Amino acid sequence: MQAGKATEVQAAPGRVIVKVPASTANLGPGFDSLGMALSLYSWISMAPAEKTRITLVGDHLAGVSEDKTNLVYEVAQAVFRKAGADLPELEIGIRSDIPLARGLGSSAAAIVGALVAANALVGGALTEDELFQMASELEKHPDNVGASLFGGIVAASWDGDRADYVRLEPPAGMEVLAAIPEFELATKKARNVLPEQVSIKDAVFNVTHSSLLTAALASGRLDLLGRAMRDRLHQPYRAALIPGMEKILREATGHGALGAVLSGAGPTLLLLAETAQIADGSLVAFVERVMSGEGIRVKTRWLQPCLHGPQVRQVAKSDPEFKEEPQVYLQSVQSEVVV
Ligand SMILES: Nc1ncnc2c1ncn2[C@@H]1O[C@H](COP(=O)(O)OP(=O)(O)OP(=O)(O)O)[C@@H](O)[C@H]1O
Ligand SMILES: N[C@@H](CCO)C(=O)O
Repeated sequence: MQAGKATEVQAAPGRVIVKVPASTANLGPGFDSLGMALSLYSWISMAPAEKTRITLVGDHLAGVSEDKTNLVYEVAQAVFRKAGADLPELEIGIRSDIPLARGLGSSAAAIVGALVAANALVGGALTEDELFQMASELEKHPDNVGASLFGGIVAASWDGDRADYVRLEPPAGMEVLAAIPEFELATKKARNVLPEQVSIKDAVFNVTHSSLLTAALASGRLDLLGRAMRDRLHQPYRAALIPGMEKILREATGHGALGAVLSGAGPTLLLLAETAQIADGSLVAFVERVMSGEGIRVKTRWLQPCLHGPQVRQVAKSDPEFKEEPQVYLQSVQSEVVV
């Protein structure tokens, strides 16, 4: 169907609620390529309306716009254009447990959630591949959107025209300690500190380590993560923006981590560990000690790889459970964060 063709697709009356996982990008050397979905979520509820209304629920959406410039609204309209549907007015509710601009893929989750919700409203007119192409084009990095869309671990590429991916099942027993600094770091700022060119030596270092890491993750070789997660393309340059990062990445394995990386564009740091480390407590104590020594307040959260992509619930208008207010759905959803 061509973009711009009017109202061939009818919206199903009722509301769609989509739960979408956060993501971590890069996993160290896989810059703009490797991503993993995490057990931290955003929820988007969407329904056709007479007049657009955007409701934000929770503490993590400060500053997000509540008019038609909202990312979720804009992405939904892109889906309708491509599907040949005409739904200019929407009732949108957004709740997010994913802090903004911390390297946990909040914008990718918003994009993926909006794509999937809007597509469900028009009866699944677009294929999963079309949604992935649109998501990669919008976010520009397929690692975050791929992980949020497919769950698990993705190895992805985007050449500016087409995105491709392979999904991997995360190794069993791998836990993720997220150390989330209180300050925000916009992806744009964290990309601006990267050099225009790198040496062939550093490029080879990353290609070899990224390949090793992908194979290690695919085959459950957790023993290799510490060495395979090293990176020379982005982390050394971004370290100046995140006090304490260099020491934590260098010393984490000495405190029981399998490996440690900057999450996406930062400032969150991720320490991968085996399940026994959760009860041990020394990894959390190490991270908190280093960050407080730098005067940085940090929240630590144990998360798991999330094995699934978006989960969609549709409530028809005729359903006795149907409610006009989106908050009703978003306030009752259960957070699955393991603190
Ligand atoms: N639910 C949402 N609704 C609308 N806009 C959102 C939503 N979530 C995120 N955004 C937009 O995305 C911006 C954050 O994007 P940015 O790429 O800087 O960080 P991130 O996606 O959290 O981290 P990273 O890409 O490094 O993992 C927010 O400041 C906001 O403008
Ligand atoms: N791969 C991207 C993720 C941020 O969206 C980066 O590190 O800049």
